[in-house]
Amino acid sequence: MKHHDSIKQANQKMNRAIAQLQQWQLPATPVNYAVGYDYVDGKNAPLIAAIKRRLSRHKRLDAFFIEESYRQYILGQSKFREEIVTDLDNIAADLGQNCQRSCASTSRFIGELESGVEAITSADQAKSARALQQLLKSATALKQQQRQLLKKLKKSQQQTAVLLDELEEVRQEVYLDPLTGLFNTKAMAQHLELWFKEIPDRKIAAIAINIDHFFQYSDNFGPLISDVILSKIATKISSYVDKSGLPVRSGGDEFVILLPDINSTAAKEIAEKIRQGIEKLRFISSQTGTRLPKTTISLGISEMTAPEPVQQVLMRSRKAVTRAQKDGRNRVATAQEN
Ligand SMILES: Nc1nc2c(ncn2[C@@H]2O[C@H](COP(=O)(O)OP(=O)(O)OP(=O)(O)O)[C@@H](O)[C@H]2O)c(=O)[nH]1
Repeated sequence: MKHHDSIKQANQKMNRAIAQLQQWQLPATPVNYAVGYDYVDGKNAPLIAAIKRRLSRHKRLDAFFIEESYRQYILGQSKFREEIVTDLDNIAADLGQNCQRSCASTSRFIGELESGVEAITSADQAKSARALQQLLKSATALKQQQRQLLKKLKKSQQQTAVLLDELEEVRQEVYLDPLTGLFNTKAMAQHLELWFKEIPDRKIAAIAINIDHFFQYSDNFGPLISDVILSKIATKISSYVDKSGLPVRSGGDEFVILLPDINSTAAKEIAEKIRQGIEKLRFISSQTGTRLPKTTISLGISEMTAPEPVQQVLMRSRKAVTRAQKDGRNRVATAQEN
């Protein structure tokens, strides 16, 4: 969001943004500060609504939420993405123009050929020589035009290859969680829509996962170590998902695995394997060489039989996880049927 404040106004907002961050118990990192500033500025309505929604649920504004909000509500459409689209537009326009030119010269040549044949076959030798000369000239011009088109095509091919690489970067920026490399909820929504479009009456199992007492890591070992642990747990979780499934980071210390065409009994078995795998993980601090506390996770199984909004899926999944937590954590629970 662009700001057009005087220095005095900007200073006042800066102080309010810092006070706001303190109230939210967040350090004044550049990303946190940008979100805090936009919040106190009061003009970024979607960002303010998202923050209020979270606070009304008595949830802490954690690193994951702030980063997601920053990307979604402040960065928005990145300039990079706009540039790629403009570049693609230019390539397409350029190719279009060249094709049009080439078509025009081909039809001109065909016209000349038709009228030329008559002149060439006439008894008048001078007339047929002139016609031949003219045809030769046109053929040379056409050849040149085609050569130019080929050159342009080659250049466009190279430019398209570069753009495809850049598009891949944008795809990662849009659909992957930067810390863990897992998919984000945007990708989750996209996959659910696609899967149900492919086979409308299929079943999709969801395994929701929450790290038990993760705040202990963030509070005791700081953001660097806890980020490493979070991303190692994410990698371990995704190692249990084959190509047909989708591992998603759906919140700070929260993940969802979507498994198409898997029933809840099979999903429960997979969840149990993940639980055991995480329980076996051991973390040692590379700074001090000390062993960090054991990590466990609580898991909840639910099932989808029709397309539904991601937030609804997440809410049901979280309820199943809450059951596992209430039953003592480090276990798998199944969502209750309504
Ligand atoms: N390092 C790091 N910590 C994060 C990130 N996102 C969220 N957290 C932390 O994860 C913790 C989640 O806390 P809670 O939601 O209370 O969950 P919990 O501590 O696992 O407690 P239970 O879910 O009840 O077991 C908070 O301390 C957050 O600061 C992140 O991206 N990096």
